[in-house]
Amino acid sequence: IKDGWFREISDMWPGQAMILKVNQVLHHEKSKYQDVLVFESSDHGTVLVLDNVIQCTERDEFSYQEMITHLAMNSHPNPKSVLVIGGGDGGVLREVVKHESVEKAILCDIDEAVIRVSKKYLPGMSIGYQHPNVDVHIGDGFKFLADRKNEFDVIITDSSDPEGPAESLFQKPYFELLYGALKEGGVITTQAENQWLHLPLITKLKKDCKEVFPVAEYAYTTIPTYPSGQIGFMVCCKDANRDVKTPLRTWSPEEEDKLCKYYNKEIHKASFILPTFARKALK
Ligand SMILES: NCCCCCc1nc2ccccc2[nH]1
Repeated sequence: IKDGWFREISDMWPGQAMILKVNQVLHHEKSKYQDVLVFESSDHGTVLVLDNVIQCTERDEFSYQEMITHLAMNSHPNPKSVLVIGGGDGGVLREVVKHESVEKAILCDIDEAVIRVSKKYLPGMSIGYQHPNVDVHIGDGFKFLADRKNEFDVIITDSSDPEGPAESLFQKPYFELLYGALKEGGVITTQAENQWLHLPLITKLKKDCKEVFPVAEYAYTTIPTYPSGQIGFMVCCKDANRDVKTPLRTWSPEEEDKLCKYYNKEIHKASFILPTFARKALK
């Protein structure tokens, strides 16, 4: 932070950087895995930064948390058992428990520091931890999945970027573990980066997913404080006949307006519509 501004400079998005005005640094530590920074911004609420990369801001986190969760949950007929890998801020859990069908939601994040600071500084997201059906496991998601077979209806991988602790969550072996941990008809979503910045990575990701899952599609959302203003998701299903691009279950318009600020049944479908340059690369 220099002259009161935070600059998100990274070799993952060369030559560009989001810059946010800092009112006050709330917390800064070196955890076992990464540099953890929390600051109060002038216009985006509280901001969580891991290894100098913005993970979430109070102003626009709902876009990412709602889409990565409901694209999966509403593509499953009756999700009862849900696993979240990463997502230490708790926002995805907050979204998962909006579905009454959920009997058990487990969160597995490698870094206890993220959970600790989210509980202290991000109450609007860490509220997800308060639900009685939620269990928290601190550890490597990769190892956690290795001995779980045929256990989950939905698995959401809310990871940070490929450079850092989440690197293994972008490789094919991880998708094979996800496949094995899912029950029949299970659905996954993963954080799958940005079509303007990471198209080669997404192309490889989709190719790997298609070798493991019969259905694998890329969708994206708009989110001002992620690099280039959007981020995508891989949405995969074990059931070859499932059309993940159309919600299987929908809330009524009134319920949708009450439950979500971004996700709705139209934007579920629209999020899979890609510009030509991306559609060609992801064919
Ligand atoms: N450069 C885009 C980063 C996307 C990060 C998504 C995300 N947000 C998170 C919050 C806490 C822990 C893991 C997280 N993963």
